[in-house]
Amino acid sequence: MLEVDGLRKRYGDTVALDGVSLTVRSGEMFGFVGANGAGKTTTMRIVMGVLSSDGGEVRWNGDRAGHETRRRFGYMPEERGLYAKMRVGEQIEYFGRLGGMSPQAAKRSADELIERLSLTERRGDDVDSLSLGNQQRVQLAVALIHGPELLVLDEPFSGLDPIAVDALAGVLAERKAAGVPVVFSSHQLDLVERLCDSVGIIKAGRMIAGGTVEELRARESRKRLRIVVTGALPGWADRLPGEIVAKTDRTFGDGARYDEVILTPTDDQEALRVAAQAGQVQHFAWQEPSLAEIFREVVA
Ligand SMILES: Nc1ncnc2c1ncn2[C@@H]1O[C@H](COP(=O)(O)OP(=O)(O)OP(=O)(O)O)[C@@H](O)[C@H]1O
Repeated sequence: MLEVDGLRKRYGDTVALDGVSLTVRSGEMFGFVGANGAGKTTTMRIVMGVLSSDGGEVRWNGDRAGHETRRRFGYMPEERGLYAKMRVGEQIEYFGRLGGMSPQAAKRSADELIERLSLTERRGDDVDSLSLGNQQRVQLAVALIHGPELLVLDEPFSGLDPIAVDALAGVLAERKAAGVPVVFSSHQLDLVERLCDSVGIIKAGRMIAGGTVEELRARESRKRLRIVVTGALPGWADRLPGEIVAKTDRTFGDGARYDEVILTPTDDQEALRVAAQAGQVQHFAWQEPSLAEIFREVVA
């Protein structure tokens, strides 16, 4: 289990982290989200020991994490950090050796990852001749080669095509199923929602919300109604009680109208009466907010 407890970090006058805490258990995938500059990379660097904190602690299975412990972690840094002129296969094996593997074990593990990440045809190429997406696959292989006990990945999905996203998601799900805690940062909130067991939202160096997506949804104060009405006269929606979050209307060739409204109602029964008086109600149901909507609400 990874425990990050009250991390503090300043860069000169900038307070980057102001008491960041989070916990990721065995077999849990944790999505770390926040606006640009919120403190995700700084937190991950401190977890990995590539940056020191000004306060707080990183614990692994209850003990303060030191250098030896961190050698058993796998890391995909934001700045990537591959050797541009080294061949793909050699590079992955090399990092396996750095992680303490024998040459044979490193080769075996590299073969498996190269196959798994569809890099077979690129094995003999220099890294700097690869597309960015393929370099990212190599970087992931480097993070995984030594069978890490914890995975910390800084925006691993950025810039990947949908097939590569699925391949990466599959590899992470496997590691998670094997009991490895996985932490990754991302701005792709649909992916975080799809993949993560728990989510932490950071804003200006503080964790402002956390839990499962379901728990975050339950905290969301303003419930939304999706209402679809056909055949209503223009302007009917102005009579709905509450705030209109989104509105679409269409008028077809024969003059028939279609209106869709997302409403945070002050009185749902009154909203139903207004809709029914206005036209034919085709849809009237509570709508679950997406993680992206929760995020906007929480960081606002
Ligand atoms: N080396 C540095 N020197 C000075 N300030 C820094 C340095 N690295 C980060 N910061 C500042 O610390 C804060 C947190 O930055 P950090 O990179 O951790 O955010 P982030 O959440 O990873 O952002 P992004 O989503 O843009 O990657 C920001 O205000 C940033 O400008």
